[in-house]
Amino acid sequence: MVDPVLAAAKAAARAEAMARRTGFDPALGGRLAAIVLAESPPPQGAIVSGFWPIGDEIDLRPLLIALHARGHRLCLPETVKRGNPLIFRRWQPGDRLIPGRFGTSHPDSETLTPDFLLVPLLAFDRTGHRLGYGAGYYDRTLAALPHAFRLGCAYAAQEIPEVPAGPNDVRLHAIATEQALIRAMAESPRFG
Ligand SMILES: Nc1nc2c(c(=O)[nH]1)N(C=O)[C@@H](CNc1ccc(C(=O)N[C@@H](CCC(=O)O)C(=O)O)cc1)CN2
Ligand SMILES: Nc1ncnc2c1ncn2[C@@H]1O[C@H](COP(=O)(O)OP(=O)(O)OP(=O)(O)O)[C@@H](O)[C@H]1O
Repeated sequence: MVDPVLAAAKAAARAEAMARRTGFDPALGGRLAAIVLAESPPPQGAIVSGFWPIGDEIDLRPLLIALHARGHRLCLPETVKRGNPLIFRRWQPGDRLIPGRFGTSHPDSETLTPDFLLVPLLAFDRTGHRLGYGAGYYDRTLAALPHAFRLGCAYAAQEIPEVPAGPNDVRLHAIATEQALIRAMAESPRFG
């Protein structure tokens, strides 16, 4: 069921967030990596999903390289047909990517199920609500992985006072930026 009032509020917030998310320094991904490793590192052995930056997203590659060096298995999402949860394919630094839908890139390898997800977003708020591109991919994916840890990754400037949210929106446990780790949910999985 689509609530037209909520959909319109999200569309407006999305347009504003897209306009604001330009001109940041992608190198701030190094700061984000240091903050995640210090304040919310994935537990040993966790399978971690990342994302390959598109548009003006913060660059997670410094974090992915560090997690690989710590022995984590890593994976990246493949953008499947609209209406379905994402699938994740194993990746390690240096692996080749192939082009996918909407300008995304993904590995061409075995699938893995992550238990710690680094989640892209256009805007977030302090309660852990996030706004994505509007296809619902991450909401569907996170709903299917209720025991996984959900860490939003973004520039600090992507915070807004209140993301319009409805019943399908899955809250993030925490958000990492180049400035701080923001803990959004008290009741988190055993790690984080
Ligand atoms: N890096 C990254 N990978 C990701 C996501 C993401 O947000 N970031 N996704 C999160 O769900 C999924 C891809 N979802 C997407 C859904 C819609 C559009 C989209 O409509 N893009 C517009 C252009 C937007 C722009 O100008 O930046 C288009 O192609 O017309 C893009 C990605 C999986 N992989
Ligand atoms: N778990 C779900 N089951 C069914 N439909 C869903 C689910 N989650 C989201 N949707 C639908 O997907 C559409 C897009 O949702 P929404 O606007 O919240 O996307 P988003 O969070 O911005 O995008 P994304 O999650 O891809 O980053 C809406 O029509 C929504 O009702």
